[in-house]
Amino acid sequence: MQDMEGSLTARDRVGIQDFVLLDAYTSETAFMDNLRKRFNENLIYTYIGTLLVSVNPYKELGIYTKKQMDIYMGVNFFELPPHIFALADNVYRTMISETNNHFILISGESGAGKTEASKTVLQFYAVCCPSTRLLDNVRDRLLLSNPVLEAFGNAKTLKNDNSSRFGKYMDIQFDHQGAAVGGHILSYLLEKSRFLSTWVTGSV
Ligand SMILES: Nc1ncnc2c1ncn2[C@@H]1O[C@H](COP(=O)(O)OP(=O)(O)OP(=O)(O)O)[C@@H](O)[C@H]1O
Repeated sequence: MQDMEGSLTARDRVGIQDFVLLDAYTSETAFMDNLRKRFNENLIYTYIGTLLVSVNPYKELGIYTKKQMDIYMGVNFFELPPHIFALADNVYRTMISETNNHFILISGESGAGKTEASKTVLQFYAVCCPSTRLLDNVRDRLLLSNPVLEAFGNAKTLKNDNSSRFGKYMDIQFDHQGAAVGGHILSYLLEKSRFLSTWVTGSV
C-alpha cells in the first residue's frame, strides 16, 4: 500500500512520460501541466507515441554523456525514459533491419534547441557506429563542419544568442554494416539580410 502511494506520488510529481497515456489526452491544459511537471524535475523529454517532445532547459543536465549513450544503445524504444538517444538509436536500428532510408525531422520555434538536438544525434552516431581510421575521418568531417557553418551562418537574435540564420539538411550515408561512410550538409534559406545587419549592429 505504501509502495502504491509512493509511486502515485512520484507519478503526480514527475508526470507521465508518454502523452498518449494522459487521461485527458485532448486537453491542452493537461498537456502543458504534464510538460511543466516534468520540466520542473529536469525531465526535458516526453513522448507522444514515437514522437519526441523536448523542452530547452538552457542548462547542462549531464544527460548526453558516453555512459548515457551506452545505456540507450540497442535498447527497445519504450524500455527506458524518453531521450533523444532512444530516438536516434531506434531510427538507426530500423534503418539497418529494413535496409531503407529514414529521417529525423526536428522542428520548433527559434531557441527551442533544434541545432543542439541535431548535434546530439550526430554525436550519438559518431560514438555508436562502427569505427575504422577511414570512417573516423568521415565522422570528424561531419562533426567539425558544424562550427564552420555556425561561424558563417549564425547570429545573435533576441530569442537566441546563437541562432541559425539558415535551414540545414543533413544526410548521413551508412553501409550495410551500419558504418557511416559519407554524408552531406546542405544549407538553404540563408537570411543574408539579417546576417549582414548582424555584422553592422552586432545583433538582430
Ligand atoms: N538540450 C539542451 N541542453 C542544454 N542547453 C540547450 C539544449 N538545447 C539547446 N540549449 C541551449 O539553447 C541554445 C539555443 O539552442 P539552439 O541554437 O539549438 O536553438 P534552435 O532551435 O536551433 O534556434 P534557431 O532556430 O534560432 O537556430 C543553445 O545555444 C544552448 O545554449
